[in-house]
Formats: sequence, structure tokens, C-alpha cells
Amino acid sequence: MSVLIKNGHVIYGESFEVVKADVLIEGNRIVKVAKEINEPADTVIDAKGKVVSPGFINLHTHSPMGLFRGLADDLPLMDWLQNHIWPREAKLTREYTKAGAYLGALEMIKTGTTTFLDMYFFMDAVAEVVAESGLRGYLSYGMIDLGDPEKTEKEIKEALRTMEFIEKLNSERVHFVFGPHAPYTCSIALLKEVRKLANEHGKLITIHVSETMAEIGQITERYGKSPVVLLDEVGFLGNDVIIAHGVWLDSRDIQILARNGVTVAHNPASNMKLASGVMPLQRLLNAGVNVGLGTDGAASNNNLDMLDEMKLAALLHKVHNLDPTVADAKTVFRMATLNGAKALRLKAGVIKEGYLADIVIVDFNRPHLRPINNVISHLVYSASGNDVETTIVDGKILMLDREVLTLDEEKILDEAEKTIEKLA
Ligand SMILES: N[C@@H](CCSC[C@H]1O[C@@H](n2cnc3c(=O)[nH]cnc32)[C@H](O)[C@@H]1O)C(=O)O
Ligand SMILES: [Zn+2]
Repeated sequence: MSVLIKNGHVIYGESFEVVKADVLIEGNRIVKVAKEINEPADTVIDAKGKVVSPGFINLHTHSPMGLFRGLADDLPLMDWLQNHIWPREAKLTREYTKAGAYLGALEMIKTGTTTFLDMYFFMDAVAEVVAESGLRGYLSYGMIDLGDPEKTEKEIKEALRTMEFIEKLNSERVHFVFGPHAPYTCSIALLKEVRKLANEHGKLITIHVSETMAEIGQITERYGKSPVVLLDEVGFLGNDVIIAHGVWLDSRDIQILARNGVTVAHNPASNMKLASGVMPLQRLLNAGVNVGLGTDGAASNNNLDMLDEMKLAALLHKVHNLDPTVADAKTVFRMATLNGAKALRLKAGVIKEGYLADIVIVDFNRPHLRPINNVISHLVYSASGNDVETTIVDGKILMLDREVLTLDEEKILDEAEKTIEKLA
């Protein structure tokens, strides 16, 4: 299979330089970027007046949570989780979760996300959806033991069962990740066991850390130290760890994250909506910490649109620092693409020969994207996910001219309605 994209404005290489060029994809790789490629290809796409961009990497989400969109808004995290989300999640079945995962996958394809890092229940079902949809998914079963040794064992078992299920799919696009939920919901024993298992099996780890002031209070009271110091002291941190949020970090925490090569997945919409706080983006980047971008679940966002997320990230840090020069468009764009790929150890996030063909085409033949004075600026500040016209993952076209080819859109929307009726 080969795809040739002609005449587009291509965002090329690690420096995201915009060039007018053609892009040739063979199999799952980008093989050539040049002016006037005239080799034959199975599919030729005319991208005149359009932008050819690396696909977006959502570094933190709970993809089935779209089911709960709009059901519990305007609340702080702990109240939202304990009194609204967890009671609803207790009724989830594999079938319901799968309906949510389909909805999430559909939304991601339609808004230009090509890869996502997920944490939820019934991740074997989510893995099936990822395999079918054509997306690239890094999937963790979210472990919560609340200090109960019986639960520790149960959660580890479920994680390992999920790992085995995913390995059996034997897909280059579907990966297992360990996902202890957070320091306030997981025991030290569970965290230590996860570190050991991740080393043994060579898997990444993702965890919510330092999201709210309430969490800092709880952990300080329980252990007499910050969540990051705690994780460091138990030997949990490493360059295979992606922490979600990292809002409440002091200078010492930031140094620890930098020293361990930890990645932070920044979720500006969720942090603003739950009023969790403002993460210290500038200080993290200055310390050399890799920072990616995520949407968090659609129940705290309330969508999975990475183009929206980029704009929110840029605006949040400008106003917070009273400095419009921080979180410039390119920095934020890099967070949403290359930095995510780095965290996942994926040769993607960039359009360049030899990289994975995870590409989106954005239609700039629209008034809000003209004139094409600055492509990256338009993507960050003017575009939204609905402007994405074509989504390609691993060399395969998942959406062409806004029509999703791998999933049944109507059925998925219908099932989502039916599922939430059953859950009510
Ligand atoms: N095995 C666990 C499942 C945890 S999945 C991951 C969890 O993270 C929750 N979640 C979603 N967004 C956030 C957030 O921003 N912070 C903390 N938890 C979140 C989500 O609702 C889900 O309960 C159990 O038995 O509860
Ligand atoms: Zn989350």
C-alpha cells in the first residue's frame, strides 16, 4: 500500500518548517518528502490549500469517558470523582465501556489524533476498539487498591491479564502500559510491584500525580512528603514514567522529575475546568523536562480535541505569567506531537523520511484559516479538530474527506445514547 499526498503545505522535520511539497508513504512509513514526486501510488490525495501535519498525540485520556460527557460539570476533582464519576463507573460493564471506547476512537479520528495514552477499565475491550479503528493506542488498566492488600493483588492480576490480552493481539499499534491511578489511591506496595513488573516486561508506566492541592495535603499528611518525593524515594520514577497533570510541583519536585527523565502530560482544559490549578510549564521546560499534551477524559474537558487543547495551553500560560511570549505556538505544537512521541518511544510526531506515517491533513480552504500567513499559528490559535479532513495512521487512511472508513459512525453514536440510558 502506498499513499501520495500532493501539493500540500507540509510541516517538515523536528523544526516544523513549513514547505510546499509532496509526501510519499509506503507501507507504514514516510519514504519521501520532496517537490514534485511523480511515482505511482495506490492512493493519490490532492492537498492544495491544505496543511499536511504530524498527527496529534494525546498523552493522557480516559477514552470511554465520553459516555459521561456533561453529566457532572462544575465540580472540584475529589467531589467529581467520589460522588459523581465513581458511582457511575461502578455500573460499567465490558459492553458499556466498549461503546464508550468506540465513541472516543471516533472522536479522536475525526479531530486528528493518531495516537493516545489511555487509562481505564476493561482495557481488553478498548484494545479491540483500537485494533479495529486503526488508531495507535497505549493502554493502561487503571489500578486502585486504596491500601487493601487483597485489592493490590486483584488489580495487579487484572493489569497482567490485560497485558497478555494485548500481547496476543500482536499489533504494532496496540501497546500495554502499567497504570497505577495515583499516589492517593495506590499503596506503596502496589507502586513498588508496578516498578518491578515494568522493568521485567519492558513496559511504560503512567500515573496521575500532583493534580490538586487536596492531593498534596493528603499525601503530606500520610507520608510527610510531596507525591513526587515519595515516588522518587520508593524508586518508582524513571524515563519510562509519564505523569499526568503535575500541577502542584515545587522546585525540588521539578529537579527530581528532570533528574529521572520523567515526562509530564499537561491537561490544561481539565485543570481549568476542575479548577485544579496551573502547572508550572515554563519551569518544567527550563529544567529540561519533556512535557506532552493531553485532554484527560471527555467528562472533565469536555471533548478530545487536541487542537482546542493546544490553544488552551498557550493561552493559559500566557495569562498566568502575564507574559504573551511564553507557550508560543511552536512550543505548544511540539508538545502535542513530537514530545508525546518521545515519551512513548515512538518514531512519530514528525513528518520526515523514515518516520511512521501518522499524518493528518487539515483543510485551510476556510475563512478562519486564511490567508495562510503562518501555518503553525493557525493550527494552534485558529483551527479546531473539525478542520481535520484526512487522518492517516501507520500508513492507513482512517478518515478521508471527513468520512471515517474504519468505523460505523452512525452505529457508534446510536450505541452511545443507548448505553447511557442503560447506565442511568
Ligand atoms: N480499577 C480502577 C479503575 C481506574 S480507571 C481510571 C480512573 O481515573 C479516573 N479519572 C478521570 N480523570 C481523572 C483525573 O483527572 N484525576 C484522577 N482520576 C481521574 C476515572 O474516572 C477512572 O475512575 C477502579 O476500580 O476504580
Ligand atoms: Zn486523568
